[in-house]
Amino acid sequence: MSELRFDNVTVRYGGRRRGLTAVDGVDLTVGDGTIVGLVGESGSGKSTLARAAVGLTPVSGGAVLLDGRPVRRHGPLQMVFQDPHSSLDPRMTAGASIAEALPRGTRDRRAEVTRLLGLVELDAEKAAMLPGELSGGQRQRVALARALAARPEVIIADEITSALDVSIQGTVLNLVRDLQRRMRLSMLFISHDLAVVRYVSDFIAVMYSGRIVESGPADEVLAGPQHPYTKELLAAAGALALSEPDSVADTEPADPHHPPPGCRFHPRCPAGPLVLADREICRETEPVPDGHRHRAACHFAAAEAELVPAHNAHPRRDR
Ligand SMILES: Nc1ncnc2c1ncn2[C@@H]1O[C@H](COP(=O)(O)OP(=O)(O)OP(=O)(O)O)[C@@H](O)[C@H]1O
Repeated sequence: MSELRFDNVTVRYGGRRRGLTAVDGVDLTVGDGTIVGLVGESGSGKSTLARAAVGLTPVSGGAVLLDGRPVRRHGPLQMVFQDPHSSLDPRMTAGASIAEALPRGTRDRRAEVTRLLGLVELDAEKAAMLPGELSGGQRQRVALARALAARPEVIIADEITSALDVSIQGTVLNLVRDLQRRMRLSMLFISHDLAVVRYVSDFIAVMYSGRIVESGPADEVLAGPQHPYTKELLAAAGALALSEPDSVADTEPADPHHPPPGCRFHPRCPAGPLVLADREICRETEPVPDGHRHRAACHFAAAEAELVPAHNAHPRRDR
């Protein structure tokens, strides 16, 4: 079973002077036939990390490794995007798009396309249709089938339900979960919405301002978030509602050109200016992730964990 590993990955855009660091020293492992959910608000660096994994964006530091080796463009690692237009040619039928991604030497390509359509719960007739003739949910299913055609072991799914109606999101998420289990895929599942991430993930990583600020087994992160940013995301996510983007609080995300000193989250930390007066360390020293399986980059992670309001401790949905 393949394993995708981000090893201290840094991605910078632009020159040294004017540039910004979109991803800053990220360590993350996706493997073991599990779903790792990566959550964080817009601009936190999630897409940059995904694009770096498949070689669409060069890494400036560290490495992305698939089974210990640099990632090749095609084959065992596949990516599905928010906008199926990025993966589907509008002039190609669904069937042709899927067939194009089949490994060379595949026999009976037509039957294989039908099988793949079946896997994503679309009937064989859809093969003859153009992306524009399909609904958003159907297009995203075709994009998934196309990714599966290459027989991947790891899939990166970047905001694949974000453009869909809330009513459709659930069915696509169920499909993702189902496919991942049946095919023993490992998946990096990216969304700005913790309600969506929580629905499918075995493991959750929370990204803020280019860094993973909290990570751990989904149950543990959801029931006992240790980073105040994770708590904000949880509060915004609501119960099981698959919500529209809820921007977190009303404060601005960290300016990626000038991240604040110390903890990048400190200007927004709900511990607030009063408490922060005693928390000089937050303004001066960047916290490093602490913990074994469940870790958080907060100087007060242990104290924060005690402050979990009871209503945040949702059990996950049974699978
Ligand atoms: N090609 C680029 N050139 C310069 N800056 C970029 C580029 N792509 C992204 N950025 C910047 O890098 C930071 C991280 O962006 P990224 O798209 O990775 O975040 P994200 O969490 O995926 O957000 P979104 O969901 O909005 O895409 C942002 O500040 C963004 O403006």
